[in-house]
Amino acid sequence: MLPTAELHIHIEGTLEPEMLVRLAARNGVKLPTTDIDELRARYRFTDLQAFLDLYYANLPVLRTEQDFYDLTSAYLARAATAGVRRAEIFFDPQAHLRNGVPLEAVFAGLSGALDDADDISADLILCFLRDLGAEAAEETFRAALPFRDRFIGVGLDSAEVGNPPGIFQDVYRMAAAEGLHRVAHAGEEGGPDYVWEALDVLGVERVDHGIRAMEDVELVARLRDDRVALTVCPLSNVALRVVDKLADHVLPAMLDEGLLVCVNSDDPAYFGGYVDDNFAALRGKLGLDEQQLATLAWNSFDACFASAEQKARWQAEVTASAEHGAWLV
Ligand SMILES: Nc1ncnc2[nH]cnc12
Ligand SMILES: [Zn+2]
Repeated sequence: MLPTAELHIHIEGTLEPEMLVRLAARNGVKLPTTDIDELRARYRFTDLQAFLDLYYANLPVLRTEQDFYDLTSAYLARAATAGVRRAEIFFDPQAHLRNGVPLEAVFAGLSGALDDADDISADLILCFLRDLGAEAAEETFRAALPFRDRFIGVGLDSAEVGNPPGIFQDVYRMAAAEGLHRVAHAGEEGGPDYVWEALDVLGVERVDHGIRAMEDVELVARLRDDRVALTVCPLSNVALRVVDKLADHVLPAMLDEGLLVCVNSDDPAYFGGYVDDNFAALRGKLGLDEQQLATLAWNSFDACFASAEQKARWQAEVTASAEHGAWLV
């Protein structure tokens, strides 16, 4: 198994149908069906919005600190089997606040699970829901400041088109002043202009998805020259019909351009697989070779927010795995 970092993972997107049913029963939340196969059959999407509608509809089952703890522990256990050494985990506090869950419960459950995981290094990135606007993001950020030591950065997710990064300039400035890392979803469904804005207006250190950056040669040069990481999610892009099929994905072209790309699962419960499944599909369906797969794993550690010493240790592990031909990802 190739060691890797997972830098684009929404904890709410790890809600498997089995856990959905268990939490609904525990909290007395009514679901349209409790049949696992029927629930899984609904995990098919025409676009990002169709996915988001279901993703948000399922979240009311998360009510207590224990629920957030259980969800996160299950992800970390699964990720460990996928070779994940480091996870930088997104969460959507606004989605839980509007369901009546206090921030205390969200933070306590998430960070409790991280503290108890001894085989994975993990931290949290607080995401703003871009479709709720800039004022709501600022209000959320202020409300989260008492928990400042529980998260290492901010991100931007949810419905992309029509909600450009630039409108979040002020809250990103506030986050920078707090010494937080900054990332944002851009160039998933939105065009290269959204990626430019994320870089130039928000000052992001990493771009989440960013695949549509490939439509703009100047942008590609900028990303390469500044070594800006792009957290690409191949199975997500197919599931949300951002690309028709995996064989059409721009990931090999991104590697050829020398971009700092890595592989991630995004919302694995919904998109057909965890990070190891993404690696396996890249090998089996996209024909990536051993060198390319090792580069992707190595890049993931380059792009992560751990200490330089720790990153170097993981990268040495990737190199050693590569030398031993550990390609059964
Ligand atoms: N792939 C994705 N894009 C935007 N927002 C999201 N929230 C959860 N997954 C997302
Ligand atoms: Zn995402």
